Amino acid sequence: MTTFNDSTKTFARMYTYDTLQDIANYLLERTKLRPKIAIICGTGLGCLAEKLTDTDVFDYETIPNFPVSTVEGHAGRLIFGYLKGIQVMCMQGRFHYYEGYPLAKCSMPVRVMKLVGCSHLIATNAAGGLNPKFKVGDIMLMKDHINMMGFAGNSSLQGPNDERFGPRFPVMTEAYDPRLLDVAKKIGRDLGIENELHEGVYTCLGGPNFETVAEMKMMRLIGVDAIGMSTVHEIITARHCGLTCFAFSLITNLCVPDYSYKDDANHNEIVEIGRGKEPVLVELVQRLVKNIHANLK
Ligand SMILES: O=P(O)(O)O[C@H]1O[C@H](CO)[C@@H](O)[C@H]1O
Ligand SMILES: Nc1nc2[nH]cnc2c(=O)[nH]1
Repeated sequence: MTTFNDSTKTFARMYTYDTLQDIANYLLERTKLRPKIAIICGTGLGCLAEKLTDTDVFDYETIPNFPVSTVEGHAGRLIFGYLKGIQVMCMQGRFHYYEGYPLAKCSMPVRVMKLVGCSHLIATNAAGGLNPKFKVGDIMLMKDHINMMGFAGNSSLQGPNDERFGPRFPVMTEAYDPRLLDVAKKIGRDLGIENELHEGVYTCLGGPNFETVAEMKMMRLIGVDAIGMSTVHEIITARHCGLTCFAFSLITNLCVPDYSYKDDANHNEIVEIGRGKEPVLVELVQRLVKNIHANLK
């Protein structure tokens, strides 16, 4: 007999296809916008949502069956609006495993995006730079991820599979759209920021603690370039339901695998770094949205 842990069971009962469709309908009945592109704002990156015009704003508390944001730097609002004239929907604040939400609940808004009619997801995050070439304030375009939590048997797709979202065993070899990666690199060159722009591999750890030196050493050995506590399960859920994905990390602190390094990660500084990089991040996302829109079928 199949058994699930309690949180998975609760989730499976709570977020059925019909419940998620109800949430999507609740939103669609209250906004005239029909975006194809969804954006998730990472820690300190809520500035992206502030650029939207003619908005319909939904506080998470007001959306039936939606979780609430509990982390500083995550406003907790779903915003429909126009980014330079193009309709988008934007999560200003995401959900993390360390807040006490199962991964499926953290990723549930991605399925709502799909049911609202989105075909593309842009996910952003704040992350610690492990690759020695990275500096604070650099941007790492996510080329791939290592699903560390998945290695431990924890997945946002755990539990009964509803084929209306996607297959039981989804493929992850092109999780991050190669075309959009190329587009972002070209945007970086056009903006003259190619020296601050990297491609790399991200991993999500459960948090909320930052890493030990030994853990950083291990991550480096297995090919991780940046470490965070989000995004991977969102992308897995998004690919499962057929969204085209693009993601980047803002390097907000360095993960230096050296016991003599004393500049420890600090959440308040992480939030501040995001705010400080607003102009370039907004420009990158705006240009990317324009390109996606121009290529929509
Ligand atoms: O991944 P986002 O939401 O950007 O936030 C990152 O920053 C926070 C730590 O300061 C963690 O929540 C980590 O995941
Ligand atoms: N796990 C982890 N998450 C982060 N988010 C921002 N910086 C970091 C970091 O150094 N480690």
